[in-house]
Amino acid sequence: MTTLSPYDSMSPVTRAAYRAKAAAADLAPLPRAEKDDALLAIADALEVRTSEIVAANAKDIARAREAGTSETVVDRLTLTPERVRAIASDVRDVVALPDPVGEVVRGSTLPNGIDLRQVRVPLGVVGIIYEARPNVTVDAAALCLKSGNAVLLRGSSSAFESNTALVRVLRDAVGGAGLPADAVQLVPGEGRESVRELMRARGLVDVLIPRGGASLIRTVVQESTVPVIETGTGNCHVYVDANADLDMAIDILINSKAQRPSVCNSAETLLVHQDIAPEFLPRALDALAAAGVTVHADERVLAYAKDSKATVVEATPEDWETEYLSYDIAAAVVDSLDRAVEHIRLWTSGHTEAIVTTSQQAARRFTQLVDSTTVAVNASTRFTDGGQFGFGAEIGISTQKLHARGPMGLPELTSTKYIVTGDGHIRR
Ligand SMILES: NC(=O)C1=CN([C@@H]2O[C@H](COP(=O)(O)OP(=O)(O)OC[C@H]3O[C@@H](n4cnc5c(N)ncnc54)[C@H](OP(=O)(O)O)[C@@H]3O)[C@@H](O)[C@H]2O)C=CC1
Ligand SMILES: N[C@@H](CCC(=O)OP(=O)(O)O)C(=O)O
Repeated sequence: MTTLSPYDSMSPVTRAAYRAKAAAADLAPLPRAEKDDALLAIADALEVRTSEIVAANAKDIARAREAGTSETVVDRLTLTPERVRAIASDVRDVVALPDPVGEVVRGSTLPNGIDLRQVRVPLGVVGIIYEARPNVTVDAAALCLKSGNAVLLRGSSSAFESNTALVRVLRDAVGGAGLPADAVQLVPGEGRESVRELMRARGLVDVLIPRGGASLIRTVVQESTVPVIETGTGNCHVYVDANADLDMAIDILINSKAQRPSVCNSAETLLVHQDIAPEFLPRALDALAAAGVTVHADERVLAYAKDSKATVVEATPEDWETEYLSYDIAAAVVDSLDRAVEHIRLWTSGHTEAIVTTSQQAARRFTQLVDSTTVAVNASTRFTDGGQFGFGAEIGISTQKLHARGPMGLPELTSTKYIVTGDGHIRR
């Protein structure tokens, strides 16, 4: 008689989720040193096995190019030896961070003598569905391991080869360090059915993080029975106030738009106060032209475009809500700071907005009125990033308000529980 394992009748995704749950239980009580050792082993292995990773990535890139994928998407997908080294370095940054597990968030002795502590605990099994950026595979795994969570990674099908190679390296390193390799798993299957199965794995997967475009987020928010932390698209704005340092405003605009246009924290709309427009816009249009940016201009910006070298097209209403992720920017002149805020509140995806101003009063009003995860004053929108914020990396940038908002690092991958310690106390 053959004995059936309970796993035999399960789908590959459910089986992976069960294994993750078992691994999460093993990880939860681990001391920091054991988790850090595994992370260091990961960083070393990434460096030692760079050529294997880059070779797998080359297959994804070739497939993407064959399919006519845009160069911005190919850029997101690309791994070079230098990028792999940067990813390994991010992992070492995570090692250097404190372990959030066990941190006492709140503690007191109640009048009856009971000792009450609220302590951080891992979430358990974290499922992440994410875009064609293979670095996210490692960032997510590193953050989850350090915070005592098992992770189910469902990367983009266009990064399948890269992710398969990366997860092989990660699992070898984790297993080699004596931790359960199933703490890091690629969700089996290349199709969207695996996403649907993850969304139905309530009780096995503790939280699902969709990290990608609007269609993904909508699908997961509407259909998941597993609790979701929503990340969001980045329709980010740069507002140049009446009192702005023009050189600073140009630098911030160009950095926000053109440093890496394919990422969610790059700027998509420029708003300029009417009082500074005559001085600022001619310079801004030339600078945008030099950076290769096409400007989708409202009629007031168009008036300044005649003598500039800029490529300018007339904006349509869709431009205000478009996340180009390319060398394009929408631009409008506004009558006042309050009109800029109104425009932002109407069209933003709630990710990141920046103001350039020398007025403290304007900066205060802007930061109070704008309702986005991050409001930058005299700084580029590109700073909304877990690495830049000192979180080591990020598992995503939450654009919702519950549990976490903005770049999510280690504490955001924990929940809490109360430890009630008495001395034979009973409630009367
Ligand atoms: N706020 C944040 O933290 C972040 C936001 N973003 C945003 O993500 C977008 C870019 O991501 P993009 O490359 O377009 O990624 P996509 O949204 O196209 O894809 C991301 C992942 O979701 C899957 N997916 C997409 N749509 C669905 C769906 N309807 N049902 C089930 N699964 C789905 C994809 O699978 P498959 O590959 O198989 O199609 C892929 O694994 C930008 O808008 C960017 O701003 C990106 C990263 C971080
Ligand atoms: N972490 C990013 C920003 C967030 C992000 O990952 O966005 P995306 O490139 O759209 O997947 C960065 O600035 O590098």
